[in-house]
Amino acid sequence: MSEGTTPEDPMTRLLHRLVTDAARDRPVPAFALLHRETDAHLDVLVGDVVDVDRLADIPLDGEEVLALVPFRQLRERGFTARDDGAPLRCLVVRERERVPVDLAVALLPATPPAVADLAVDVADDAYAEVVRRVIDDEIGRGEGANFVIRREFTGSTAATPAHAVLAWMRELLEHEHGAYWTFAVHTPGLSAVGATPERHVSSIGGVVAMNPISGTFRHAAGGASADDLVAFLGDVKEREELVMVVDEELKMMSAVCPDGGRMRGPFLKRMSRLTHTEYLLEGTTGLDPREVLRRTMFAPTVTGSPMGNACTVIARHEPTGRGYYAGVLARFTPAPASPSGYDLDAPILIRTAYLDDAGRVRVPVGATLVRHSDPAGEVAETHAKAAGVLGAIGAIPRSDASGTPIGALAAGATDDPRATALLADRNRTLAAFWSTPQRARQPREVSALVIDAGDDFTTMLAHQLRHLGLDARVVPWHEAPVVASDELVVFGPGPGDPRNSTDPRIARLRELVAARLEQRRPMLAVCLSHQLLAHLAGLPLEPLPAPRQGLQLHVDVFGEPAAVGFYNTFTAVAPDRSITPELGLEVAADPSTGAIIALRGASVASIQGHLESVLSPDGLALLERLVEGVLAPAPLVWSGR
Ligand SMILES: C=C(O[C@@H]1C=C(C(=O)O)C=C[C@H]1O)C(=O)O
Ligand SMILES: NC(=O)CC[C@H](N)C(=O)O
Repeated sequence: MSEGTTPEDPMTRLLHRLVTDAARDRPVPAFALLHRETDAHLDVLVGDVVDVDRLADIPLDGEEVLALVPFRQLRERGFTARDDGAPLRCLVVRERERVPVDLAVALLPATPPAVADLAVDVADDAYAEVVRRVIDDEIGRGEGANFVIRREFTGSTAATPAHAVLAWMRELLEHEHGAYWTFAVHTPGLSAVGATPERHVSSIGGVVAMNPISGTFRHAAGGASADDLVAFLGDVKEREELVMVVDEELKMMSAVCPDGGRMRGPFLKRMSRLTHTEYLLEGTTGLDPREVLRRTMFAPTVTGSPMGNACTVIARHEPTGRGYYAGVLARFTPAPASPSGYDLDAPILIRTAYLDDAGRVRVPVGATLVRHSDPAGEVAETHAKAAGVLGAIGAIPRSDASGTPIGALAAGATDDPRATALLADRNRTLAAFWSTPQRARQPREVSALVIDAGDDFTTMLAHQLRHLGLDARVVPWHEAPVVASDELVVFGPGPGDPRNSTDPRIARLRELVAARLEQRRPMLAVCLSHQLLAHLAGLPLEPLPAPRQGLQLHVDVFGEPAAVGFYNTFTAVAPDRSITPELGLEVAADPSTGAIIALRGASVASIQGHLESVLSPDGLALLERLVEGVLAPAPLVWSGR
């Protein structure tokens, strides 16, 4: 125990009591210790535990609340998750204390209980096999662009949970860097300690922020140099991975912020054994913070994209429920000026060890799998990500025989001019729309119905349509009317094989597209819907030689060159055609492969790429052109040329 404090010290009374009671095996109340990046203090919270069913039930009655939100909670959004029974647990705070970090470190138990019997549920070679399967059977079949599959390190300890998490918290405070939150939580039967790099979402005074982090640079055991960092920053896979999760989180921002989201970055997030790349997204909302959380469950960086289908893919490839992994810790603090009188700060539950009353320890971890993932590389990445917390709980060594910390990044590497130039260069090819304020233009009294086919890119499309002055709303495919009165119907993208008409979603979407064509009223079809339109127009559909999931291409759209983001595995093809066999639509195709980029006719347009994506710098202008084309009273674009 520290020399500088006494039990009577008013500044540390609460923490002192927790530490002493835990050490003497006396009953310890439910508590949380939270340290936020850049804060010189740490918060000690003690309170009552209440388990609730739904996010909306989190009791915001004037007290501060810290909620542990399990992964299965995303069933509230209608998505798939194994029901492992992990409760949505709230700590309603009754007592609190702010302790300077150095004082807290001095007070916390100095000898961490070691974890024994380190094992892993999915062995390295089995995980490598999962990586291959996800690339072939999921990305290769159009199920999505990226997926995070978890494995779990396990171990055991003889220490009581309260004492263990206090001691491990000290280790993390002393030895892990760059964490967004370092925390310990202790409740009956469920304790956790971790150092998570990533904010899922915060809503402070109505300003919503998300922090997509993806791209992982593993520092070599003997240390990493600036050259190594530069090589990592030049890696295409790592770069694409980050952009994909930015797209997915912009979908969420567009769903909760009427002004969309603006991105800042990219930045580097340097931790003890690895460095990540990240962006920050910001927008404003009037929503209750519980609703902000509900609409953003959960980050694509720990699930995949499109997010809803990623949850189905996770359930297919993970043997057990996720517990709290990829869920969040959600801290609701009273704030009279904020929506519903509360602010929210919610870091993602990763890089965390869970401990139960039987002394079982679990450290779940995952990696983002994309089309050119290397199985061995992803296995190594899971080890590197788990290493920070495994080192803190004494399950693996933190330093080598000479006492040198394992895997340190050379001082100054992150300021290397080559590294900063590579980072700055990344935005050059991205859409400026998403990094500037997105004020709406003059309203035009044109209503647009956007049909969601299982990919929330529709929220970004709707946001861009509103920006263009249209009155846009999004409905899910199963609620969309066959005859819509709206001036414009936009059929959205979605996962799956467009040829699979036994899938009720795909069959229904095809029906809706056909019905709108029949009415000869303005429509725009995007990606999956574009493929269905192309098929109705008599063109064959086939898998691309290699999936183009999360890729920018320079294409020619009816004579205008454009850089556009693509997220497709399949394509319609039109060898040597300029007009479709049915419907007589004009074709824009890749001249070398015949892969269709876009189609248009009177009141109809479609596009294989995602104009709304951050990967589409020319997206908004092209969207405007296509929309003007289909809304034009006389066939402006297609006059039988
Ligand atoms: C999935 C995890 O981490 C996430 C995945 C990352 C990646 O794949 O590069 C980086 C940071 C986190 O968003 C984990 O730690 O378990
Ligand atoms: N984003 C999409 O709509 C993708 C369409 C289809 N699932 C494909 O992979 O080709």
